[in-house]
Amino acid sequence: MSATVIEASGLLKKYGDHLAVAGVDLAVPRGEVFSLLGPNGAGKSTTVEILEGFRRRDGGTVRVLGADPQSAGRAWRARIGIVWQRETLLPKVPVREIVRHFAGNYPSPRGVDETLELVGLTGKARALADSLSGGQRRRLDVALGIIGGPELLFLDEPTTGFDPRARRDFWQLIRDLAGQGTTILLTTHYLEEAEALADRVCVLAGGRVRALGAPDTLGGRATAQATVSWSERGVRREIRTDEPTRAVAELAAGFPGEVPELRVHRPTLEEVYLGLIDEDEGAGSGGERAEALA
Ligand SMILES: Nc1ncnc2c1ncn2[C@@H]1O[C@H](COP(=O)(O)OP(=O)(O)OP(=O)(O)O)[C@@H](O)[C@H]1O
Repeated sequence: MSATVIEASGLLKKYGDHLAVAGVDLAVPRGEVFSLLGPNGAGKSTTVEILEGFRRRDGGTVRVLGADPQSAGRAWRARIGIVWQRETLLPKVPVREIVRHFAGNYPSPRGVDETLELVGLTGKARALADSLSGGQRRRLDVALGIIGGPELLFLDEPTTGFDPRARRDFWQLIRDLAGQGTTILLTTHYLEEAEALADRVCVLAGGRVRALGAPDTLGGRATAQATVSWSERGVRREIRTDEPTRAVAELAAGFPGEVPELRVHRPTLEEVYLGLIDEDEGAGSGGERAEALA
Protein backbone atom coordinates (compact mmCIF):
# COMPACT_ATOMS: atom_id res chain seq x y z
CA MET A 1 0.00 0.00 0.00
CA SER A 2 1.50 3.31 -1.09
CA ALA A 3 2.30 5.84 1.62
CA THR A 4 1.07 8.65 -0.64
CA VAL A 5 -2.70 8.73 -0.96
CA ILE A 6 -3.09 11.79 -3.20
CA GLU A 7 -0.55 12.77 -5.83
CA ALA A 8 -1.26 15.51 -8.34
CA SER A 9 1.27 17.06 -10.64
CA GLY A 10 0.74 20.00 -12.98
CA LEU A 11 -3.03 19.79 -12.57
CA LEU A 12 -4.89 21.98 -15.07
CA LYS A 13 -8.57 22.76 -15.58
CA LYS A 14 -10.10 25.28 -17.95
CA TYR A 15 -13.68 26.45 -18.19
CA GLY A 16 -13.80 28.04 -21.63
CA ASP A 17 -10.94 30.56 -21.58
CA HIS A 18 -10.79 30.67 -17.81
CA LEU A 19 -7.95 28.70 -16.23
CA ALA A 20 -9.57 27.63 -12.94
CA VAL A 21 -6.71 25.31 -11.88
CA ALA A 22 -3.38 26.47 -13.24
CA GLY A 23 -0.73 23.82 -12.53
CA VAL A 24 -1.32 22.51 -9.03
CA ASP A 25 1.06 19.98 -7.42
CA LEU A 26 -0.06 18.11 -4.30
CA ALA A 27 1.20 15.11 -2.37
CA VAL A 28 -0.77 13.94 0.64
CA PRO A 29 0.58 11.02 2.71
CA ARG A 30 -1.62 8.39 4.35
CA GLY A 31 -3.17 9.50 7.64
CA GLU A 32 -2.62 13.22 7.06
CA VAL A 33 -5.29 15.86 7.59
CA PHE A 34 -4.69 18.20 4.67
CA SER A 35 -6.65 21.41 4.41
CA LEU A 36 -7.33 23.41 1.26
CA LEU A 37 -7.89 27.09 1.91
CA GLY A 38 -8.55 29.93 -0.49
CA PRO A 39 -11.00 32.66 -1.37
CA ASN A 40 -14.22 32.07 -3.32
CA GLY A 41 -13.35 31.04 -6.86
CA ALA A 42 -9.77 29.98 -5.98
CA GLY A 43 -10.19 26.57 -7.60
CA LYS A 44 -10.65 24.44 -4.46
CA SER A 45 -13.87 22.68 -5.48
CA THR A 46 -12.61 22.11 -9.00
CA THR A 47 -9.41 20.55 -7.64
CA VAL A 48 -11.33 18.39 -5.18
CA GLU A 49 -13.86 17.28 -7.82
CA ILE A 50 -10.97 16.17 -10.06
CA LEU A 51 -9.44 14.19 -7.16
CA GLU A 52 -12.86 12.62 -6.44
CA GLY A 53 -13.24 11.60 -10.09
CA PHE A 54 -16.25 13.83 -10.76
CA ARG A 55 -14.53 16.25 -13.10
CA ARG A 56 -12.14 15.67 -15.99
CA ARG A 57 -8.86 17.54 -15.95
CA ASP A 58 -7.35 19.26 -18.97
CA GLY A 59 -3.75 18.52 -18.01
CA GLY A 60 -1.44 17.02 -15.43
CA THR A 61 -1.29 13.65 -13.74
CA VAL A 62 -3.34 12.48 -10.75
CA ARG A 63 -3.19 9.34 -8.59
CA VAL A 64 -5.61 8.88 -5.72
CA LEU A 65 -5.31 5.66 -3.71
CA GLY A 66 -3.08 4.39 -6.51
CA ALA A 67 -5.55 4.96 -9.36
CA ASP A 68 -6.44 7.68 -11.84
CA PRO A 69 -9.79 9.03 -10.55
CA GLN A 70 -10.94 9.60 -14.12
CA SER A 71 -10.97 5.90 -14.89
CA ALA A 72 -11.18 4.26 -11.43
CA GLY A 73 -14.10 1.92 -10.82
CA ARG A 74 -16.59 0.99 -8.08
CA ALA A 75 -14.06 -0.77 -5.84
CA TRP A 76 -11.96 2.40 -5.76
CA ARG A 77 -15.00 4.57 -5.07
CA ALA A 78 -15.94 2.38 -2.07
CA ARG A 79 -12.58 3.33 -0.51
CA ILE A 80 -13.34 7.04 -0.47
CA GLY A 81 -15.94 8.99 1.50
CA ILE A 82 -17.33 12.38 0.57
CA VAL A 83 -19.16 15.01 2.56
CA TRP A 84 -20.45 17.47 -0.02
CA GLN A 85 -20.70 21.21 0.46
CA ARG A 86 -24.44 21.17 -0.15
CA GLU A 87 -26.71 19.37 2.24
CA THR A 88 -28.13 16.15 0.86
CA LEU A 89 -31.86 16.35 0.11
CA LEU A 90 -33.43 14.29 2.85
CA PRO A 91 -36.56 12.16 2.55
CA LYS A 92 -39.23 11.57 5.20
CA VAL A 93 -37.39 8.48 6.44
CA PRO A 94 -35.91 7.77 9.88
CA VAL A 95 -32.27 8.78 10.22
CA ARG A 96 -31.17 5.25 11.11
CA GLU A 97 -32.83 3.84 7.97
CA ILE A 98 -31.01 6.26 5.70
CA VAL A 99 -27.66 5.41 7.25
CA ARG A 100 -28.47 1.67 7.05
CA HIS A 101 -29.45 2.05 3.39
CA PHE A 102 -26.17 3.81 2.54
CA ALA A 103 -24.19 1.15 4.44
CA GLY A 104 -25.54 -1.38 1.90
CA ASN A 105 -23.48 0.32 -0.84
CA TYR A 106 -20.17 -0.66 0.74
CA PRO A 107 -18.34 -3.98 1.01
CA SER A 108 -17.30 -3.52 4.66
CA PRO A 109 -19.21 -0.63 6.22
CA ARG A 110 -18.90 0.71 9.72
CA GLY A 111 -21.70 -0.27 12.13
CA VAL A 112 -24.82 1.90 11.74
CA ASP A 113 -25.25 2.59 15.47
CA GLU A 114 -21.52 3.16 15.91
CA THR A 115 -21.63 5.73 13.10
CA LEU A 116 -24.63 7.53 14.58
CA GLU A 117 -22.83 7.60 17.91
CA LEU A 118 -19.66 8.98 16.29
CA VAL A 119 -21.53 11.94 14.76
CA GLY A 120 -23.69 12.53 17.84
CA LEU A 121 -27.01 11.50 16.29
CA THR A 122 -27.89 8.53 18.50
CA GLY A 123 -30.73 10.49 20.08
CA LYS A 124 -32.16 11.24 16.62
CA ALA A 125 -31.89 7.72 15.19
CA ARG A 126 -35.69 7.33 14.96
CA ALA A 127 -36.44 10.91 13.93
CA LEU A 128 -37.50 11.60 10.35
CA ALA A 129 -34.55 13.02 8.48
CA ASP A 130 -36.49 16.00 7.14
CA SER A 131 -37.23 17.08 10.71
CA LEU A 132 -33.56 17.56 11.62
CA SER A 133 -32.11 21.00 12.32
CA GLY A 134 -29.47 22.42 9.96
CA GLY A 135 -26.56 21.33 12.13
CA GLN A 136 -28.08 17.87 12.66
CA ARG A 137 -28.51 17.46 8.88
CA ARG A 138 -24.85 18.29 8.47
CA ARG A 139 -24.01 15.59 11.01
CA LEU A 140 -26.07 13.15 8.99
CA ASP A 141 -24.10 14.18 5.88
CA VAL A 142 -20.94 13.36 7.81
CA ALA A 143 -22.41 9.99 8.89
CA LEU A 144 -23.12 9.15 5.23
CA GLY A 145 -19.56 10.17 4.33
CA ILE A 146 -17.94 7.83 6.86
CA ILE A 147 -20.38 4.88 6.89
CA GLY A 148 -18.28 3.03 4.29
CA GLY A 149 -15.18 3.19 6.52
CA PRO A 150 -13.26 5.22 3.90
CA GLU A 151 -9.46 5.27 3.65
CA LEU A 152 -9.72 8.79 2.24
CA LEU A 153 -12.38 11.26 3.32
CA PHE A 154 -13.19 14.48 1.47
CA LEU A 155 -14.85 17.08 3.67
CA ASP A 156 -16.16 20.20 1.98
CA GLU A 157 -17.14 22.88 4.51
CA PRO A 158 -18.23 20.16 6.94
CA THR A 159 -19.13 22.28 9.97
CA THR A 160 -21.31 24.95 8.39
CA GLY A 161 -24.24 25.49 10.76
CA PHE A 162 -22.68 23.62 13.68
CA ASP A 163 -22.97 25.20 17.11
CA PRO A 164 -19.64 25.63 18.96
CA ARG A 165 -20.07 22.41 20.99
CA ALA A 166 -20.97 20.38 17.88
CA ARG A 167 -17.97 21.84 16.06
CA ARG A 168 -15.60 20.80 18.88
CA ASP A 169 -17.14 17.31 18.91
CA PHE A 170 -16.76 17.11 15.15
CA TRP A 171 -13.09 18.13 15.38
CA GLN A 172 -12.55 15.31 17.86
CA LEU A 173 -14.21 12.90 15.43
CA ILE A 174 -11.84 14.03 12.67
CA ARG A 175 -8.84 13.58 14.96
CA ASP A 176 -10.06 10.09 15.88
CA LEU A 177 -10.54 9.14 12.22
CA ALA A 178 -7.09 10.48 11.36
CA GLY A 179 -5.66 8.60 14.36
CA GLN A 180 -7.11 5.41 12.88
CA GLY A 181 -5.24 6.12 9.62
CA THR A 182 -7.95 7.82 7.56
CA THR A 183 -6.50 10.44 5.23
CA ILE A 184 -8.61 13.59 5.24
CA LEU A 185 -8.84 16.37 2.70
CA LEU A 186 -10.65 19.23 4.37
CA THR A 187 -11.85 22.29 2.48
CA THR A 188 -12.85 25.07 4.80
CA HIS A 189 -13.23 28.83 5.12
CA TYR A 190 -12.85 28.59 8.90
CA LEU A 191 -9.19 29.22 9.57
CA GLU A 192 -9.47 28.16 13.20
CA GLU A 193 -10.82 24.84 11.94
CA ALA A 194 -7.81 24.37 9.65
CA GLU A 195 -5.52 25.35 12.50
CA ALA A 196 -7.18 22.94 14.92
CA LEU A 197 -7.20 19.97 12.56
CA ALA A 198 -4.74 20.17 9.72
CA ASP A 199 -1.24 18.73 9.68
CA ARG A 200 -0.66 20.89 6.61
CA VAL A 201 -2.63 23.59 4.87
CA CYS A 202 -2.48 24.62 1.23
CA VAL A 203 -3.57 28.12 0.24
CA LEU A 204 -4.92 28.22 -3.30
CA ALA A 205 -5.63 31.48 -5.09
CA GLY A 206 -6.24 32.06 -8.77
CA GLY A 207 -5.89 28.32 -9.38
CA ARG A 208 -2.32 28.19 -8.03
CA VAL A 209 -0.72 27.05 -4.79
CA ARG A 210 0.30 30.23 -2.95
CA ALA A 211 1.58 28.62 0.25
CA LEU A 212 1.86 25.13 1.66
CA GLY A 213 2.96 24.05 5.10
CA ALA A 214 2.09 23.36 8.71
CA PRO A 215 -0.46 25.88 10.04
CA ASP A 216 1.91 27.17 12.70
CA THR A 217 4.77 27.88 10.30
CA LEU A 218 2.85 28.92 7.16
CA GLY A 219 4.22 32.02 5.46
CA GLY A 220 7.08 32.29 7.99
CA ARG A 221 4.54 32.71 10.79
CA ALA A 222 6.62 31.14 13.56
CA THR A 223 9.58 33.44 12.91
CA ALA A 224 7.67 36.57 11.86
CA GLN A 225 8.20 39.73 13.89
CA ALA A 226 6.35 39.70 17.18
CA THR A 227 4.49 42.63 18.67
CA VAL A 228 5.13 43.10 22.38
CA SER A 229 2.59 45.42 23.99
CA TRP A 230 1.92 46.61 27.53
CA SER A 231 0.37 49.50 29.45
CA GLU A 232 2.39 52.28 31.02
CA ARG A 233 0.63 54.90 33.18
CA GLY A 234 -2.64 54.16 31.41
CA VAL A 235 -1.14 54.45 27.89
CA ARG A 236 -0.89 51.41 25.60
CA ARG A 237 2.64 50.94 24.24
CA GLU A 238 3.98 48.44 21.72
CA ILE A 239 7.17 47.47 19.93
CA ARG A 240 7.78 45.12 17.01
CA THR A 241 10.75 42.85 17.42
CA ASP A 242 12.51 39.75 16.13
CA GLU A 243 13.55 38.95 19.72
CA PRO A 244 10.41 38.99 21.87
CA THR A 245 12.09 37.06 24.72
CA ARG A 246 14.79 39.66 25.06
CA ALA A 247 12.24 42.49 24.74
CA VAL A 248 10.09 41.03 27.52
CA ALA A 249 13.14 40.48 29.75
CA GLU A 250 14.23 44.11 29.28
CA LEU A 251 10.72 45.34 29.94
CA ALA A 252 10.41 43.21 33.07
CA ALA A 253 13.64 44.68 34.42
CA GLY A 254 12.10 48.17 34.24
CA PHE A 255 9.01 47.33 36.29
CA PRO A 256 8.92 46.53 39.99
CA GLY A 257 6.39 43.67 39.57
CA GLU A 258 4.21 42.43 36.70
CA VAL A 259 4.44 44.35 33.42
CA PRO A 260 0.88 45.75 33.20
CA GLU A 261 -1.29 44.03 30.54
CA LEU A 262 1.71 42.41 28.84
CA ARG A 263 0.94 40.71 25.51
CA VAL A 264 3.17 39.05 22.92
CA HIS A 265 1.49 38.64 19.55
CA ARG A 266 2.67 36.80 16.45
CA PRO A 267 0.60 36.76 13.25
CA THR A 268 -2.40 34.43 13.43
CA LEU A 269 -3.10 31.98 10.63
CA GLU A 270 -5.87 34.34 9.52
CA GLU A 271 -3.49 37.31 9.31
CA VAL A 272 -0.95 35.28 7.30
CA TYR A 273 -3.71 33.96 5.06
CA LEU A 274 -5.17 37.41 4.41
CA GLY A 275 -1.68 38.72 3.64
CA LEU A 276 -1.16 35.99 1.04
CA ILE A 277 -4.56 36.61 -0.53
CA ASP A 278 -4.02 40.39 -0.63
CA GLU A 279 -0.63 39.88 -2.28
CA ASP A 280 -2.29 37.65 -4.82
CA GLU A 281 -5.07 40.12 -5.57
CA GLY A 282 -2.51 42.89 -5.90
CA ALA A 283 -0.47 40.82 -8.36
CA GLY A 284 -3.47 39.46 -10.26
CA SER A 285 -5.62 42.52 -10.74
CA GLY A 286 -3.23 45.45 -10.53
CA GLY A 287 -3.43 46.04 -14.28
CA GLU A 288 -7.21 45.99 -14.27
CA ARG A 289 -7.27 48.40 -11.33
CA ALA A 290 -4.86 50.74 -13.05
CA GLU A 291 -7.01 50.65 -16.19
CA ALA A 292 -10.16 51.25 -14.18
CA LEU A 293 -8.55 54.29 -12.58
CA ALA A 294 -7.22 55.64 -15.87
N1 LIG B 1 -18.92 24.51 -14.17
C1 LIG B 1 -18.25 25.65 -14.31
N2 LIG B 1 -18.31 26.35 -15.46
C2 LIG B 1 -17.61 27.50 -15.62
N3 LIG B 1 -16.81 28.04 -14.68
C3 LIG B 1 -16.71 27.39 -13.52
C4 LIG B 1 -17.43 26.17 -13.26
N4 LIG B 1 -17.13 25.74 -12.00
C5 LIG B 1 -16.29 26.67 -11.49
N5 LIG B 1 -16.04 27.65 -12.39
C6 LIG B 1 -15.13 28.81 -12.20
O1 LIG B 1 -13.85 28.31 -11.86
C7 LIG B 1 -13.26 29.08 -10.82
C8 LIG B 1 -12.94 28.17 -9.64
O2 LIG B 1 -14.18 27.73 -9.06
P1 LIG B 1 -14.22 26.73 -7.82
O3 LIG B 1 -15.65 26.37 -7.62
O4 LIG B 1 -13.27 25.62 -8.06
O5 LIG B 1 -13.70 27.68 -6.66
P2 LIG B 1 -13.70 27.46 -5.07
O6 LIG B 1 -12.33 27.78 -4.62
O7 LIG B 1 -14.22 26.11 -4.74
O8 LIG B 1 -14.72 28.58 -4.56
P3 LIG B 1 -15.75 28.61 -3.28
O9 LIG B 1 -14.91 28.90 -2.08
O10 LIG B 1 -16.63 29.76 -3.65
O11 LIG B 1 -16.47 27.30 -3.22
C9 LIG B 1 -14.25 30.20 -10.51
O12 LIG B 1 -13.86 31.34 -11.22
C10 LIG B 1 -15.57 29.67 -11.01
O13 LIG B 1 -16.41 30.72 -11.43
